[in-house]
Amino acid sequence: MQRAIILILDSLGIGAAADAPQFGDAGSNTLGHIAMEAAAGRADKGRSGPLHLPNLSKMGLGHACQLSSGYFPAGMEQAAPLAAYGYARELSSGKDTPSGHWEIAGVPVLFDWGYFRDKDNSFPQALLDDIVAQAGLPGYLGNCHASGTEILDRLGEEHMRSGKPIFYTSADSVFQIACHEESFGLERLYELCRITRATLEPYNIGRVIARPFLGEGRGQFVRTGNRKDLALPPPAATVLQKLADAGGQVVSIGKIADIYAHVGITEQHKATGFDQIWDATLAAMRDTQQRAIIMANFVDFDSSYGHRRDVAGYAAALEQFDRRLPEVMAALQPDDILILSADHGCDPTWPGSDHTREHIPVLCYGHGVKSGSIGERGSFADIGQSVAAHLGLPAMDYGRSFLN
Ligand SMILES: O=P(O)(O)O[C@H]1O[C@H](CO)[C@@H](O)[C@H]1O
Ligand SMILES: [Mn+2]
Ligand SMILES: [Mn+2]
Repeated sequence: MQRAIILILDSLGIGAAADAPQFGDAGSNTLGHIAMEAAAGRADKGRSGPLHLPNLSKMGLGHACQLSSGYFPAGMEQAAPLAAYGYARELSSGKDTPSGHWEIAGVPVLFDWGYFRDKDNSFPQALLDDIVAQAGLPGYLGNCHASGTEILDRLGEEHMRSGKPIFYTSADSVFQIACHEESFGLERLYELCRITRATLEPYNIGRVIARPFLGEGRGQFVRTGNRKDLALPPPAATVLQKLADAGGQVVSIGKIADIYAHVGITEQHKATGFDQIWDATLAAMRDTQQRAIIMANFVDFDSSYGHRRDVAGYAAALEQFDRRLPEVMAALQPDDILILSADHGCDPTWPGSDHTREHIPVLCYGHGVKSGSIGERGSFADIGQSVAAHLGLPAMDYGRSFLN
């Protein structure tokens, strides 16, 4: 009974990709720069000192970063890796979450997404008018590029007074809508997102994201765990879909189901925050006793720390992740493989608040997996191809397996 357990550390890039200059990201390195800041004593809030990741180090994370960027992350342990380790380049045109995840599952995004590139007045007037009319809104706020937390401080109170939703976007192919869960209503926000998703049909936008929040006023607003991503479906069958079609089990933990537009998912476990995601992953490993993919996304690395440019927060979150990793390793059965990876970078030392175009780590551990370097992988799809091979599925169209 083969199983693949895939843990995505959302945004943990390990060095700028060759095409990073086209994205304004030459020199970015999410892990490398966090380690550098920590080793220099500049990430001491809520934690202190060099980045302490003994378990991820044993998986080869530091070595993978060195292969990718040419330098070993400062201050990290130099343990001999027990896993197969390397890094992968992205074929997909974008540095966004769905592109990264779909490519990991064997389906790179080779077309260009639509983007709202203007920093202000970002959305076309006809589109805005259409959404306002269909949803019966008193208007809208925002209509710009923004960091999702800063815009709440700027417009949250006006939103509560006026009942106008906050529309914003980023360098990603997204239309994001922030509304207060109580004054506007959560279900009303979801309905507005469904209307927006349908209205965006001609624009080829990857995701509409509901960004509900709570709080009384400026400085007190907090986003809740009720975020919902309405993604387009992947353009071809992913390895998840292939396994589901073959009668296997595909278990989504956290955001995974939304990212794949619920296509190829046979079971979904909602989980918010690191501990819930770990608990749900371990429960799924206990309960799933057939050919399966169990896939979890640890979104907080990205949404709570990467986009917020919070180096110490990101470092603390990595250390927290590292502390629970042995639980999953201990729960592995002889035919299981464990894959640790990421979907893009989000270097918290980088200007702005967007993702960074980086290589991702590819770490694969299991009783039957040979440890050592698997070098540079030409596509994130090497993960999907390897998972297909491990599960005895027909070969995917993209990617080269790193399992022999
Ligand atoms: O700043 P927040 O709202 O976290 O938004 C970020 O999250 C979105 C989805 O990953 C990105 O497009 C970026 O805008
Ligand atoms: Mn992501
Ligand atoms: Mn993000």
